[in-house]
Amino acid sequence: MLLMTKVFVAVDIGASSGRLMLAKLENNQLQLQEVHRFKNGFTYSQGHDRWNIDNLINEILIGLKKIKQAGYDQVTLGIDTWAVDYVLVDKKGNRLQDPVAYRDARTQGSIKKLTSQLSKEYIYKKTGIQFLDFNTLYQLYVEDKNLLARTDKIMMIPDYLGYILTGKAVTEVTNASTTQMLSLREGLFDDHLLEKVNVKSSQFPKLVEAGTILGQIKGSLVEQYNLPATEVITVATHDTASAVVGTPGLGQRWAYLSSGTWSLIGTELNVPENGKQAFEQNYTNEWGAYGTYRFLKNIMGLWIIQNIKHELDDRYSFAELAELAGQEVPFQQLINVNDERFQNPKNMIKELQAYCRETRQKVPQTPGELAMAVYANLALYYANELEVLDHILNYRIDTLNIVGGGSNVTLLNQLTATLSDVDVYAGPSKATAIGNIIVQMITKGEILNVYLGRQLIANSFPIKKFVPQKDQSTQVLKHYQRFIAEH
Ligand SMILES: Nc1ncnc2c1ncn2[C@@H]1O[C@H](COP(=O)(O)OP(=O)(O)OP(=O)(O)O)[C@@H](O)[C@H]1O
Ligand SMILES: C[C@H](O)[C@H](O)[C@@H](O)C(=O)CO
Ligand SMILES: [Mg+2]
Repeated sequence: MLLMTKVFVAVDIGASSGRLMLAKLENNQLQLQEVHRFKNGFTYSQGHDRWNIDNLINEILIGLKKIKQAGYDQVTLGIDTWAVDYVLVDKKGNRLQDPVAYRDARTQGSIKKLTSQLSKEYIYKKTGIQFLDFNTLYQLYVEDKNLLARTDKIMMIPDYLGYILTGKAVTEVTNASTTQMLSLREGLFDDHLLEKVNVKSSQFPKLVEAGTILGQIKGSLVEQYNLPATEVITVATHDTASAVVGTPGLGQRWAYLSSGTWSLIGTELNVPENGKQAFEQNYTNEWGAYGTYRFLKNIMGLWIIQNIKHELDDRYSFAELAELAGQEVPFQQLINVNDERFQNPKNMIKELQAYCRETRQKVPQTPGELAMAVYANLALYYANELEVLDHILNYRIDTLNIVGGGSNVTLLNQLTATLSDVDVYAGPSKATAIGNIIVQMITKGEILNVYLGRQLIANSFPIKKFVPQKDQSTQVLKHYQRFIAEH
């Protein structure tokens, strides 16, 4: 009897785009195929920036239908998305509103308000999670109280999508940790924090680890949309958690940089690091798959490039912008790319130019100058954070694995290697989807563990190495560190 090759489907939805990837294990290599891709983004409606969750559900169904049409009758599937955002569901299982996007202005100033009642030190000791004003904790703090009163369940975005497909509701821990309400010690939502935001722990579906089998897609959906028989597995549903699983982990003391809309730079720990230095540097201990912790820092990332591209009426592809940047001289201006003013400005190009004027620096004008300004300062920020990481962990990181769409930017990879003085391994760009697949394969017994999964990744996908170039950039880094300390 012909052994059926198991087919795995990753639904990976980031802030800027989503995709359904189909994977098979053949000749000890992971074969990956992008079956369906779609744009994602938020729009302003009913007083807030919101995600179009019905559109995401529809795109998933379209992608699954394509898989069935390609002849696959039986698959497993995992869903990962961005963090912190949630859907409010009433007792009948109906959505109370389209989810508010984390970049919405509603949480501005919320950290200050909430931490006047509960100290930052208390919250960080409890949760080990970075202070970002859009964390779920602050979103619930400012949430419509009438809506919360009608809420039976609060579901994180990927859990909600799994619920729509299967009718089963869970709260997967890697994403639950980004709420800044999960207690490191108890491994449960902290009642003291929930009380501050008028929420009860019973309003969250049960907590489950990555790799839990959720259930079959509802027969009614399979029939109505002509879908393959699909078993849904709750993977590491925070996309960054999946990206970390999908990182090849090359190098002795390696760190990762998940480079997409956000740049998430950090390392994988087996115990959380929520001490004084980590608190002062606002590092986070997001939960990872299989009992690990993602000790990392959020950096504004390629969100800035995405906005520049859009504001240039999408006349240039990302690759063309990177090429134009490569024709410019780096470090013409120093920019603290993590400045909150770049989180959701009305016009990113104008915001960048205003910043350079205010700091009396050369103002980037052309697409190449703008892109180089962003890439060069992202690389400087990464290099600075690697030094911070060395200091907190008290050991020297020797290798950086850059994954995600940003790993396609050769200029950025090379600048990062040189400024950080570490070897950079770039790729795979689809690490998030790959990590999603790896957890499914472990759950289904196709591979034993993440360590072997990472070996499979290293053997299956092109990974480029960048070594530090000896030049004068180390002085630039020192100058940059002084600059961002003052700005
Ligand atoms: N060929 C390329 N050349 C230059 N930049 C690229 C290229 N491909 C992707 N990128 C960069 O990668 C970014 C998208 O990365 P990625 O696909 O990992 O993000 P995403 O999954 O869509 O969103 P999120 O980061 O929220 O998960 C783009 O914004 C772009 O800046
Ligand atoms: C808001 C989160 O920090 C953000 O989603 C980031 O963690 C992420 O998931 C990037 O894709
Ligand atoms: Mg992504």
